[in-house]
Amino acid sequence: MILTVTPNPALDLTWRVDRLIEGGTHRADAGAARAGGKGLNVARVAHAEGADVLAITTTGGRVGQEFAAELGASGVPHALVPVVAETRRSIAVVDESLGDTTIINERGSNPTDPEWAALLAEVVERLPGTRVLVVSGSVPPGAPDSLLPMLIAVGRDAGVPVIVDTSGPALLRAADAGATVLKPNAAELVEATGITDPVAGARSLIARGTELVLLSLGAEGMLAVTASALVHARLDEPLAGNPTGAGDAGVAACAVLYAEGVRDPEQILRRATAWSAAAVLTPLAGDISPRWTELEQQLFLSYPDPASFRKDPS
Ligand SMILES: O=P(O)(O)OC[C@@]1(O)O[C@H](CO)[C@@H](O)[C@@H]1O
Repeated sequence: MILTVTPNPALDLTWRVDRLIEGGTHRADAGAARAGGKGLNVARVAHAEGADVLAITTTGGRVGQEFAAELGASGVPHALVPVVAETRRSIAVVDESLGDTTIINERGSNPTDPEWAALLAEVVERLPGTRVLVVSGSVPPGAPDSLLPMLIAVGRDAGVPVIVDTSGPALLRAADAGATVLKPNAAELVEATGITDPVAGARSLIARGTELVLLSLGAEGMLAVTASALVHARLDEPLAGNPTGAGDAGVAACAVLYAEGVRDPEQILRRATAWSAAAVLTPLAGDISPRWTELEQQLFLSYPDPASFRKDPS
């Protein structure tokens, strides 16, 4: 089973407008409301692709009720830890003409220490039978610094590989706590490590003990870095669509392959890049297009000399 933990879930609200104009008033068809947050998206994609998953997260307040109802209707197996703090919302506005998406993520409210302890206990209870633990997304402001390291430690102590997708100082904490796989994007990697060269930044995480860094590069695809391998995968032409959740689809691919015992970075990179690209073709985060198999065939793989890789990821 793949166990996903989302420390800061969100009710994802998505609207589509013809053209987003800063300061303008827009009319849109009814928006979509979906239980989201990165770990939820990972679970949705893996579940839709036939994997055995369980999504663990918190829910609170009226937004939390809507979140729980939508998640229940989705059919994705889940366990919800009730908290007093209101579940946050994340707003995505898709600009149809430019194919751009603007996102506003509410920061989220911090559950109490006993509520965090209940989340951790839920994870520990579900670890027997778990083949991969995924911890994905931000943590609410004020959350204990020890939260991510504790989640990683319980997984590692149970012999379960842990895939982490987070940002800011939590990324370095995750590496130090023994995360097996990290999946930052280029900006998150620079922000956390202070190193502008993406390969050197990824290698600094490997030096802290991480086995594999999957670095998402947006339209330029994805990079897999291990202590001995460096592989770059991309499509010839970037795809237009909604990139929200593309990274989560890549994490889902990695989790599914890790659960099957696959450790080959190239095989993982191929699937992760194809699922990320296939996510761009669907309107909502948490889905991938069935075209992923075709996209996987079209990927262009290269083995860059680290010294020749571009220095500025922006
Ligand atoms: O604030 P975070 O946790 O970094 O990101 C939250 C979020 O924007 O990420 C997902 C897309 O990756 C959305 O479903 C979700 O609401």
